[in-house]
Parts: sequence; structure tokens; C-alpha cells
Amino acid sequence: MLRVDGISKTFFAGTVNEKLALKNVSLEMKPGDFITVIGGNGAGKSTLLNSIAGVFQVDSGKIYIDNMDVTEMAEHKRAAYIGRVFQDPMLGTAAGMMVEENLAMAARRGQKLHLRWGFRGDEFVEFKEKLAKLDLGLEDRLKSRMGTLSGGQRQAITLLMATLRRPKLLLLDEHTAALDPKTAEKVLALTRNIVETSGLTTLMITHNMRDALRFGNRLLMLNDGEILLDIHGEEKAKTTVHDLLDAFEHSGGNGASDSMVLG
Ligand SMILES: Nc1ncnc2c1ncn2[C@@H]1O[C@H](COP(=O)(O)OP(=O)(O)OP(=O)(O)O)[C@@H](O)[C@H]1O
Repeated sequence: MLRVDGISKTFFAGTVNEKLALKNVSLEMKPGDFITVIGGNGAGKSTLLNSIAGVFQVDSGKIYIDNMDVTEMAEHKRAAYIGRVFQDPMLGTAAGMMVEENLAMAARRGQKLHLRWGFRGDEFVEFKEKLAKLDLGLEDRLKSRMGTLSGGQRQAITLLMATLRRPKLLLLDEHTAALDPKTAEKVLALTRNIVETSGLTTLMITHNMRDALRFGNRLLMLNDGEILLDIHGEEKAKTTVHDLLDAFEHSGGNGASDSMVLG
């Protein structure tokens, strides 16, 4: 499904600020894999996701989605295959537009744009049903401007939008980190629900080791631009936060912060 073949990325090459953010990273994901990604600050987690999304070109290595070489494909073209949700609830939706307009836009992603968003009645019913399932009181806010919603409500809608057209790959970059614990839990439960019911191949960065163990079928730990740990299935199920901290410290990790453990 996704194949990352020995990618490297250096920022500010040839300057005093030169930073080798990814060092020959390889990764293969099967369809339906739900991978959680952890690691200390500056480990390369976002750089990995940004490389896959095409935010910038990698220096070497190849990236394939469904056997298609996307290494040099522009970000906006790759977006047809990839759904993304970022940490900042302000990103990913149009604040001045209504909830239903944002959803209609997401439902038409990749299609020709029209000046007026013609709504189909059945679409409206579908959106309302999907919003009701979020349990965040959004089903009656279809006419509200996105900018008037809370951070949690926006993230839930962004997640819905990112997955409406069933992307080949879903990339979540600490998408619950800016939310209060109760709302974060709701958005995480929603994430699991959407990922499992649609069988989406997903990479989710989190700072919270407990969440990294609770969610997904596979876990990657990054440190200093390299994959330090890659566990799945039974092995992942048996792993504890303590084991993760041990692995991190024994391999020279730069001291796990409290936020890395607890989120
Ligand atoms: N666009 C960029 N320009 C310059 N340097 C960058 C850029 N993106 C990342 N870096 C650098 O690359 C390294 C890896 O950063 P990255 O954001 O991938 O880490 P991370 O694991 O996501 O960390 P965090 O948990 O702090 O978000 C860091 O040293 C960072 O400063």
C-alpha cells in the first residue's frame, strides 16, 4: 500500500543549521495498517509524514502509494490519495464557510470546482447523520461558520472531511494534542471508528505513549531521524509504557519528556 524506500531529508544543507531530519528511512504498510508514531521532539515524525504527503521533496529514496511512484509528484496531486489532519484545529477547513459547505467541498475533492456548491438532499441527510454520530452536538450546526466552532468540533469535522472520500492513506499529525483530555478522547474514539469501519491505512503521530499503545496494530518509535522500534500484533499488545521508555533510553533517545509519556 505505502512503501517508503530509504528516504533521507536534510534541512538547511551546507549551513551551520544543517539538520539531517530523516536518515535512510524505509517503511512498508499493508492495506488497513494503523500505525502509531512516537518519538521525542525533533525525532523526525512530522518530516516523515510531510515527506509522504509531498510537502517537500526528499533528498534521496523513493515513495510509492499502491505501487505508484509519487516521489516527485506535487503535494496537491498527491492530496487526491491522502487525507490529512494536523494539530492545529484552524488548519484543514475554511473558517469563513459553513460546516455544510466545508463538507460538500470535501465530498467533491478531486472533482472540478463550481462557483456554487449545489447540494443534493441525500448528501445533507448523510452529513447530518455522520455529524450526529460524533456526539459533539454538531448535527444542528450545518449552517454555522466553521470559525465559530470549538477546537474539538473542528478537529472532528476535519477528520470527517479527510476521510469522506476514503483516501488511500490517512496521515494524522498529533491531531488531538491541542484538545482538552475529554474532547481528545472523543476525537480519538472517532478516529478509531472511522479507521476501522473504512479499513483505512493510517499513520498517526502522537506524543502520548499510552495512546500509541492503545490505538493501531503497529507502533513505530523514531529517534534522531531513524526508526528505533517497529512492533506489531501480539508484541505490541504485550508492550507497556515502561518497555517503550526502556527502549527509548537504551538506544540513546534524548530523554523522554512527560508529554511524551502522558500527552
Ligand atoms: N521545514 C523545516 N525547515 C527546517 N527544519 C525543519 C523543518 N521541518 C523539520 N525541521 C527540523 O528537522 C528535525 C525534525 O523535525 P520534525 O518536526 O520532523 O520532528 P518531530 O519528531 O515531528 O518533533 P516534534 O515532536 O517536536 O514535532 C528538527 O530538527 C526540525 O527542527
